[in-house]
Amino acid sequence: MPTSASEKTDSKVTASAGVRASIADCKDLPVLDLGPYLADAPGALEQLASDVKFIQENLGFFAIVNHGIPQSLIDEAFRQTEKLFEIPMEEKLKHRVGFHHQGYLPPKSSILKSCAIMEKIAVNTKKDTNAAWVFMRNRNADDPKVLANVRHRGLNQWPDSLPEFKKALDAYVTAMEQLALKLLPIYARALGLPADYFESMFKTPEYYLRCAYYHPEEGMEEGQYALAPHSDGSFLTLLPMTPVPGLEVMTPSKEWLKVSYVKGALIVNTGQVLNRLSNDRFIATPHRVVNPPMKRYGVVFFFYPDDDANVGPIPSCIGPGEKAKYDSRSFYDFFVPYLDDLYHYNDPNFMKDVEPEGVTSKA
Ligand SMILES: O=C(O)CCC(=O)C(=O)O
Ligand SMILES: [Fe+2]
Repeated sequence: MPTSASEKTDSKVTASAGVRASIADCKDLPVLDLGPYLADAPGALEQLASDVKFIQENLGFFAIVNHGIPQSLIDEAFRQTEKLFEIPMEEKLKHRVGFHHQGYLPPKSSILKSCAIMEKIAVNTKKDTNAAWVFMRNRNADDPKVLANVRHRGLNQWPDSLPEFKKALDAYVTAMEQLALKLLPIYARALGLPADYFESMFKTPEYYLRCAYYHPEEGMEEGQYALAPHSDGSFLTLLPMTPVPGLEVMTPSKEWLKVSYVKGALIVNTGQVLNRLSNDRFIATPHRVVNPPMKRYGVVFFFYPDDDANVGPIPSCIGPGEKAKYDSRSFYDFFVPYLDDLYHYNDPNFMKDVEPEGVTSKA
């Protein structure tokens, strides 16, 4: 992997014609081939960096192929996720999220209601229909953050009756983390930084795995979604494609692009961490999941920096005459309020209204 800090930071390579055409059309996500880069081919890093820069400044979403994650690992993660939601509700509710956002989230038990991006998108007013089971980076019982009961840094809750689940998903997140680390030089170069710029921020990176189940809901109401419009909080998100439609991405002209399936591809998108670091140069694109025509599953990997990494704008990303649009703060101090802005299950008034439906629902 070429990560030399001495590499020139003022790349003259321009975005490829295919990427430009795809962004101009906005009918499908641009598809980037990672093969040459992962094989260390000369020039591959600079070309990808130019393509990613162009995409991130416009659409903020793309697909990657030849990414090196074995399809068997992805298939198994989907298979186990399907089984996860077949577990009886009684057992799932024993593992419900609470103080830590680590565990089961019943359907209609919350609503992704992001005040931060509300003005940019249609306001959602109804409870999201998806169910999810969420995991943070695995920690041991003697981890100082576990011992100190640091919020969202507790022990993951694993389904007791599905022992193969942990094994499969551990292998999956390990592979995803390795791939995400390999993508960092591309983002650094895309921002005109030395290729190794992000290394010091990702020594023990955090991640968040969201295993999701979107059931086809019969009584869908106006303003209701399987997953309401939101932008991710991540540095970047990796999402294996599923043939079942539902994901829609907001285009620069504020239309919803329906993502079509590319076999074996992973979707990559920017979240708010990279949006902050780049002082808004790289957009954290709103997206949503609409009611699917059949059962739909997601195994979503959100990649974050170290808890203590500064997620304020990088000085060289603040253009001449511009101001920093975000404050300097640690990733952790960004993350906790980000989740509280999105999830409202700790709000007793909100839960009073949704509890009966959430508990009796079929998911
Ligand atoms: O399931 C999907 O296709 C998208 C999921 C998503 O946007 C998320 O989990 O943040
Ligand atoms: Fe998302």
